[in-house]
Amino acid sequence: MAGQIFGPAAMALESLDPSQVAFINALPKAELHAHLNGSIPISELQQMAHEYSRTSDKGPSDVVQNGITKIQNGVVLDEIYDFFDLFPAIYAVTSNPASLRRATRAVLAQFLDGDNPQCSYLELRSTPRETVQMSKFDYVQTVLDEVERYPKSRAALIVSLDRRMSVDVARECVQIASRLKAEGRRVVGVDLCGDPKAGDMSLFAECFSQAKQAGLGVTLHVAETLDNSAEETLQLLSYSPDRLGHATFLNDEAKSLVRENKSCIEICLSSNLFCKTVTKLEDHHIRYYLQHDHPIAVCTDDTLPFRNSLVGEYALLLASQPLGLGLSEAEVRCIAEMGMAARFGV
Ligand SMILES: CNc1ncnc2c1ncn2[C@@H]1O[C@H](COP(=O)(O)O)[C@@H](O)[C@H]1O
Repeated sequence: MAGQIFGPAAMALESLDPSQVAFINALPKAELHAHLNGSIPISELQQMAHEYSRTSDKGPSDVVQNGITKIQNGVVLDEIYDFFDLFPAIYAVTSNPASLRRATRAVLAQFLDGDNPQCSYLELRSTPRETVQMSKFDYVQTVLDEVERYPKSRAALIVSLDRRMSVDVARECVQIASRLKAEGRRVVGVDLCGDPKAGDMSLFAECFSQAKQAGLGVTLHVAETLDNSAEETLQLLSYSPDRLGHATFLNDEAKSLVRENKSCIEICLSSNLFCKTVTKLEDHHIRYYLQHDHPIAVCTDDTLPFRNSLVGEYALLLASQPLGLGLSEAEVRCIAEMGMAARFGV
């Protein structure tokens, strides 16, 4: 179901022979790090933008048109901070329950539908957003209604907290996640994401402890850039996260803590290359975790701007160097199993 892919993942996939592609397709794989609004298929987003321009009282919006054109032409980032400028255009077209439902349905289909689905299980994450037409609670319910069209063994939701949120808003998001979980809805965890430079992460401590008390899994984007201080990283690790997003720039102290706690690292190879937080595949921190037999989960992050797919990310593991990491099929199978073992939802 995934559309055409480009970039390093596409090159790695093209280099594989048909039996290797069949091997990846047949592996049970979990996608544990996919941001909803960063994973909308481009064809769906274009149609939604077209309808938005047609029906919006303000007429065609330059922000939307320019943003979608930029994504369509292939995003080139000078640095990770440019990445966050892509979202105002996407958010403009997913700002009411109907368009959010449509986007969510397309994202779920992209990962889970078809004869050769990208993954067996998807833990989709999204940040509750309040707009003129919906409250944060409506937002989460709308996404959940779509997630729950699939069986429990296939799809679940993680509620993201954005580093740019005030503590009050972050607390409200955790309350929404906890309440829905208590009502038996399929919210399985909370995430911390957003601009890596934003916010004071010492203020979020209570949010993660409340989430844990409610029985939710906790995953945190941590040390995604060199600008994330060692103090901040240690602070985030002190919240005892179950999983970590990226964990690209950990110092020795943080690495030994992470290894002690056995927190699974969500690895997003294409994303790190596009955002230039990793220069080349052979320098990627995945190697460190593989050498130390540490749990990892290979994930896509944002298939819309990065134009990748989960099968493409697995191709980066299997393809010979320099296009891939040159791992054996047994090693790739073991990575897929680690991803399945790190699911919050089962
Ligand atoms: C590249 N690595 C990343 N690092 C940090 N945050 C990221 C991210 N990729 C995506 N997001 C976060 O996810 C939001 C979009 O999905 P939702 O609106 O939540 O569905 C972005 O606004 C950003 O806050």
